[in-house]
This record gives sequence, structure tokens and C-alpha cells, in this order.
Amino acid sequence: MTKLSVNINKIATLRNARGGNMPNLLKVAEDVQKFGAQGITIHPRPDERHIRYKDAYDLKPIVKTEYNIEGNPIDSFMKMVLEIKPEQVTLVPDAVDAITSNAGWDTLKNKDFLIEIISELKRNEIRTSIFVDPVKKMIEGAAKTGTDRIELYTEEFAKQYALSNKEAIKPYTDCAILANELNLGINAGHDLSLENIKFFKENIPNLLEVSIGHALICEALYDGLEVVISGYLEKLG
Ligand SMILES: CC(=O)[C@@H](O)[C@H](O)COP(=O)(O)O
Ligand SMILES: NCC(=O)COP(=O)(O)O
Repeated sequence: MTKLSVNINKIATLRNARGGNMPNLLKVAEDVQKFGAQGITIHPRPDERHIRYKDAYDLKPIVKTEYNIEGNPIDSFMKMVLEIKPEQVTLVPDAVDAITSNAGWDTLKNKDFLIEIISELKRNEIRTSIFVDPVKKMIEGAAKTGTDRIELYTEEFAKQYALSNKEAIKPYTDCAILANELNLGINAGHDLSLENIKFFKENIPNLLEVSIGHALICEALYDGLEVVISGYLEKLG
């Protein structure tokens, strides 16, 4: 089974546009779970332009499924996740001013740093995942960091799929086979959508979890969160 974790960053973006509490992020998180999503993902950024650190704390008692917090493990991020203790922390090597995530870890160059951060998270009984490009030597490097899982960075797949280039799945499938051999759990995310998710899932052996935000919220503008979430669950089932 592949779990659907809904990234609610965009709900916070909309709320922040007017400075009030509409839409209510906590209510949306409750409803998303009620509609069947098996997790909630947030990716707070240092400028707090969407999810704020306070939201991350407020969400803790609301998330009854799996709480996944993503981000660059700068000091303020680590302090926060060690206090909140979500089920999973996904490490992403974002630049401070990145518009969105745009690269996976170089797991070779950052090996010692990742080992240190991952050990600290695991000492606190938090499952770890690290965001990686579909490049075999980066998967091999990931296995040496001690991480529980990898998150395959799927932007390039999504871009090529939209151009009908289905061959673009190959590096993802190859890396997934390797990750399975190395006993790494496999998550995936970035630009996954109702259009491309079924094909992606069918080609990734043992895909444990996808985190989806941007497309899912855009799709929900037309069809509503409940219908869209059940659409994903059907395709992931
Ligand atoms: C790691 C990843 O792909 C997502 O977390 C994405 O970066 C969401 O962040 P934004 O909502 O800031 O684009
Ligand atoms: N980890 C990926 C994520 O949380 C959502 O990415 P996107 O669907 O907003 O591109």
C-alpha cells in the first residue's frame, strides 16, 4: 500500500494572503484526514511565507495519522522537530531563498553531516527520509547515512510525463530497485498529480508514501478536497 500524505503548505499560503485565519489550516488538516489521507506533510521555510513554525506545533495534536515535517536541518528547524517529534522528518537541502525545492542531497559530499543529523533524529525515535534525485550513486550514498527512507524528487518525471515522455520513469524505477536492495524505504514527491500518479506508482516497486500538495490543492479548486483525495486513494490502492 502507498500512503497519501497531503502537503498543506498551499492552504497556509492562501490564509497568509489576508492575515486572518481563512482558510483555517487546522480544520483543513482535520478534514483531509477525515477524507482518507493517511498523512499530513508540511514544509516550513525560514521566511515562514506559508507554514509558520507556530503552525507546526499547533498541528501536532490535530494530526492523528502520520505527521511528516520537511525542511533543511538548520538549527531552528532541528530545535522545532526535536520538540514536536513527528513520525517522520524529511531532510531537504533547500537554499534559504528557494521558491520551492529544486534539488536532492548530494549524499556523497554531505555524508558526515547527514549521518550526524540522522543519528540525532533517530535517537529521538523519529523516522528519517532524505530528498534525493534519481541517481544511483546518490541512492548508494543515502544508504551509508543511516536514513530509514529516501524521498525520490519527482519534478523531472512530472515534467516529462506531461510531454508524453514515459521513458522518463526509467531512472526512478532503477533507483527504486536499488533502494529496495539496500533496504531503504521509498517515498516520493514534487509535482505528482492525479494525471501522473497511477503511472508513477505502477513503476515504482514498494512505494511506501507520496506527499502531494501543489497539484492536489489546484485540483481541489474544481472538484473539492474530498473528491480529489478519494481520486488519489483509488489510484494508489
Ligand atoms: C520537498 C518537496 O518537494 C516539497 O516539500 C515542496 O518543496 C513543497 O514546498 P513548497 O510548498 O514551498 O513549494
Ligand atoms: N515532498 C513533496 C511535497 O510535500 C509536495 O510537493 P508538491 O506536490 O507541492 O510539488
